Amino acid sequence: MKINNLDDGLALHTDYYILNMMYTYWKKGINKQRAVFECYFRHNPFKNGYAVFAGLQQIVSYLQNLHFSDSDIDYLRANGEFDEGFLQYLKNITFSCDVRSVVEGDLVFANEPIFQVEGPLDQCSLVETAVLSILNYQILIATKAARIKSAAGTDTLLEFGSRRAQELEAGLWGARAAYIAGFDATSNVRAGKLFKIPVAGTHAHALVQFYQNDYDAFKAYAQTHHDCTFLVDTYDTLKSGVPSAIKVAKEMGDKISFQGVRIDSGDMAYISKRVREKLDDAGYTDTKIVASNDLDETTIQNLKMQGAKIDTWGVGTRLITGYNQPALGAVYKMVAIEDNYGNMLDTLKLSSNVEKISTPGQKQVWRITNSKKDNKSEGDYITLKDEQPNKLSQLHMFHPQYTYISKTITDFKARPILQKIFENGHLVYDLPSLEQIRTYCRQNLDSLWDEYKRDLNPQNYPVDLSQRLYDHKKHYIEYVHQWVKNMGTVD
Ligand SMILES: Nc1ncnc2c1ncn2[C@@H]1O[C@H](COP(=O)(O)OP(=O)(O)OP(=O)(O)O)[C@@H](O)[C@H]1O
Ligand SMILES: O=P(O)(O)OC[C@H]1O[C@H](OP(=O)(O)OP(=O)(O)O)[C@H](O)[C@@H]1O
Ligand SMILES: O=C(O)c1cccnc1
Repeated sequence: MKINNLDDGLALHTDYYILNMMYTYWKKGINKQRAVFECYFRHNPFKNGYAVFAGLQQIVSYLQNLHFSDSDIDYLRANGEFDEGFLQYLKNITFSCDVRSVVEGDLVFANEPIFQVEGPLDQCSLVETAVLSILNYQILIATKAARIKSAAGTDTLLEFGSRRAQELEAGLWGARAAYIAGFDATSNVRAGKLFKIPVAGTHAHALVQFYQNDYDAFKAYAQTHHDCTFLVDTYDTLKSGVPSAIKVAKEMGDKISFQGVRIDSGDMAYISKRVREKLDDAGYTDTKIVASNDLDETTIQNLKMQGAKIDTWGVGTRLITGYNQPALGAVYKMVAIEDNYGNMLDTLKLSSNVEKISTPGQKQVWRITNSKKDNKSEGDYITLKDEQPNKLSQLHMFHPQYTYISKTITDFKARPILQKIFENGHLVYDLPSLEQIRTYCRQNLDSLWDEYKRDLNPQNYPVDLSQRLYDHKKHYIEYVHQWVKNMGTVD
């Protein structure tokens, strides 16, 4: 899609302060020094016990196409801040970083690295905004979808959000994130085409409003479609909508498959029960009841508790917008930088808020599963990148703040969850199919104890630091405190 007839490269989809820094790096000749940045979020979204990782496919496509287009360079030239040498340098940048990431469909937790970029300082910086934007949205929606799936159980879930999404692309990638986390189909036809997500749809009130009565509208629909789900609530669900749907189904006989009726308003517990009775009485015991109208995990759970006879849930606004939590808040922080002699030095961001103190150094996250307990996850164990907890016979895990909360486990497996995606700018990871990602997500959820999965006040899943990483962090904090105290005179 061209905007104002310009070749819109995605390289400018960055915050201006990043270009300001890249300019300084280039002018000072430090732009090619290696750096490592890591992305993480500080709280699981929706007060959930876990989050579902999504967004890697879009990031891969972004990084593979990353370049400054001619019109990008013209725009920056006209802006006047940067000199010509820098502009020519930008024009010739090709992405050459290493990227490690959690893969889609895996579970992630607050305060652990989920995405790492290592390479020239300026390139690591350039991608921050886009990477965060993609992860912040897709992880949020995939997690919301997982919560909704947990409420719906084995009922069918349809994603109806595109019309309410805060942008076209949000509707598209949100539909994909929802599918990863267990939705069965989407109404977004483009998502069907691009990602092979099953597409489903009924019809809108407009059809009934055009004919100005349910019967004529359903009859017209039935004469033009084989599979029919009629929207029955335009005038009066029980007195007109459902009787008209049944009448049309009887008249059309085998010419159609009367698959369902959709209810989009009113007390859906009461109405669905009455609708079920009417359908059953007419012999349509297999015909499904679809519900929509500002649904989410809470309403679905509540409707089920009330014994609502709903088979299929259409969920839009409250899924695709994140609704009760519109931002995940993932951040992207420098954890290591090359010095002038080619050594990698770990870096730290201090804060008076303990939670905001970053953990220095490049890391790996290990998912620890217990072979004695159905391979359920015991917690995540963050190490420095050269540690190999999978080679240990026992593992001591302790809370990173309340260190007296600890456990030692013996029969365990340690799986590294950060995988190599790009090496020197080349994709080295085979992107799985969406179906594989969806199955993988289900398997990961199955390996999590129910205590972490309940939607209300879940137990805190342990995200621990290895002893070495813990000591390293403590040492760095003391070092930086000392440095600050001596106002920069400590070596
Ligand atoms: N039995 C129920 N228990 C709990 N929530 C319900 C029940 N029935 C419907 N809801 C939910 O209540 C919310 C508000 O429904 P409300 O009745 O205001 O809308 P409505 O009937 O669709 O109104 P309108 O006709 O203006 O669209 C919706 O989110 C809907 O999903
Ligand atoms: O409620 P949501 O979870 O967001 O699901 C999507 C909504 O979009 C449609 O309504 P809309 O009023 O846009 O169109 P309509 O004329 O078909 O009712 C549909 O009937 C749902 O109510
Ligand atoms: O197919 C439907 O019923 C549908 C699609 C999008 C939004 N609301 C409903």
